[in-house]
Amino acid sequence: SVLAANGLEVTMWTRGEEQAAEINNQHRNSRFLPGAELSPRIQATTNMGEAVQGASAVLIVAPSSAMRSVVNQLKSYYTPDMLIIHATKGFETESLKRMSTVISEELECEEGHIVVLSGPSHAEEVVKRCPTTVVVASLDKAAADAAQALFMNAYFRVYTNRDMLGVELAGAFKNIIALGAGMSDGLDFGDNAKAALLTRGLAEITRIGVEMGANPLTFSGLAGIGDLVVTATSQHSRNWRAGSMLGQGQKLEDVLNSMGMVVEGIRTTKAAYFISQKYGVQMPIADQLYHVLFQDREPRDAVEALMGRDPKTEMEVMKLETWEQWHS
Ligand SMILES: NC(=O)C1=CN([C@@H]2O[C@H](COP(=O)(O)OP(=O)(O)OC[C@H]3O[C@@H](n4cnc5c(N)ncnc54)[C@H](O)[C@@H]3O)[C@@H](O)[C@H]2O)C=CC1
Ligand SMILES: O=C(CO)COP(=O)(O)O
Repeated sequence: SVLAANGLEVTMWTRGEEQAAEINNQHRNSRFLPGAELSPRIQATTNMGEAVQGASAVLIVAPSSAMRSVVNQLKSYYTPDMLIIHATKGFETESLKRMSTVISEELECEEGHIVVLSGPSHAEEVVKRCPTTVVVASLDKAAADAAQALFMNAYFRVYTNRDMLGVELAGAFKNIIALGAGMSDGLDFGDNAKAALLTRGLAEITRIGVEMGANPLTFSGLAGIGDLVVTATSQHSRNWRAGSMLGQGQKLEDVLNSMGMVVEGIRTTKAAYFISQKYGVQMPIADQLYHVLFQDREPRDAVEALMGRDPKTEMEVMKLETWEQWHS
C-alpha cells in the first residue's frame, strides 16, 4: 500500500485464486486486512513469474516457515539488478538461520545485497496511513538508501541502518517478549509486570544480539525498543493476543487455530532456546516461554521461576558485570 501510494505499480503474489480476484476486482483483502481499501495500483496474481519478472524491487514478506520455499519459487526470475527487501520477523527454526541468510542462499547472491525492513509497523495502521516509522538495514549502503527512497512518504518515515544483523535479530526476538507480555496480561499481572518483561526482555535481546555480533545501539532503535513496545502493547499484535489467550488458560493448538494468521513468536521461542545454548548466553524469559509452549509448564510457574532466579546486578547486559567494566 505504501509503495502504491508512492506511485509505483505493485504486483502481489498470492497462493489463493479467490484472494487474487478479490484484490484485483474489489481492491480488498478481507481475510488478512479486513476493512482496508487497497489502491487499484495493487494487482495480485498466483503466477510467480507475472509478479516478479522484470520488477525493479521485490519485497518478500512470507512467514519465516515459508521463506525458503517462497524464495526458491522466485529464484528463476531473479536478476542481480533487483532490489531484494524482506520484512519477515523470524528464523528458519531447523537451521537457526536469519532470513537474509536463507534468501541469499536460495538466490545465490551476497547477503550484503539484501535489505531488511523492520520496526513498529502493524499493517492495520499503515494501510490507514497512520504515521509510522521503520528502519531499512543492509550491509550495502546504496541498497538501504534505495529502499528508503522507495518507501519514504509523508506518513511512512524510513531510517537507514548498516547493522542488518541487529535489525533482523531485534525484529525476531521481540515477538517472544510480546508473547510473554500477552501472557502476563492474560494472567492479570498488571502494568508493573509488563514493564518488567519489556525492560528485562530488551536486556536479554541485547545480550544475545551483541554476542552474535550486533551493534548494541540497534536495540535502542526502531527495530528494537520501538517494535518491542508496539508488539507487546498493541491490540493488533498477534503475538500479544496469542500470549494473552495462553495466559487465560487456553491450549496452544486452540489459540493458533483461532488466530488464522502467523504468530512468529512461537517458532522464534524454539529457535531462541537453541540459539541461547549455542552462544552460551542466558535468555531467561525465552527459556521459560519455551517450557510453557513446548513442555506444558504452567504460565504461573514460569513467572515464579523468573522471579525466583538468583539475585543479579542490572548491569549484567552484554556480559559486562559492572559499570566500571563498561567504561574500561
Ligand atoms: N502483519 C504485520 O503488521 C507485520 C508482519 N510482519 C511480518 O511479516 C511476516 C508475514 O506476516 P503477515 O503477513 O502478517 O502474516 P499473515 O498470517 O497475515 O499472512 C501470511 C501470508 O503468507 C501466506 N503463506 C502462509 N504459508 C505460506 C507458504 N507456505 N507459502 C507461501 N505463502 C504462505 C498466507 O497465505 C498469507 O497470505 C511475518 O514474519 C511477520 O512477523 C512484519 C511487520 C508487520
Ligand atoms: O511486527 C509486527 C509489528 O511491527 C507485527 O507483530 P505481530 O506479528 O505480533 O502482529
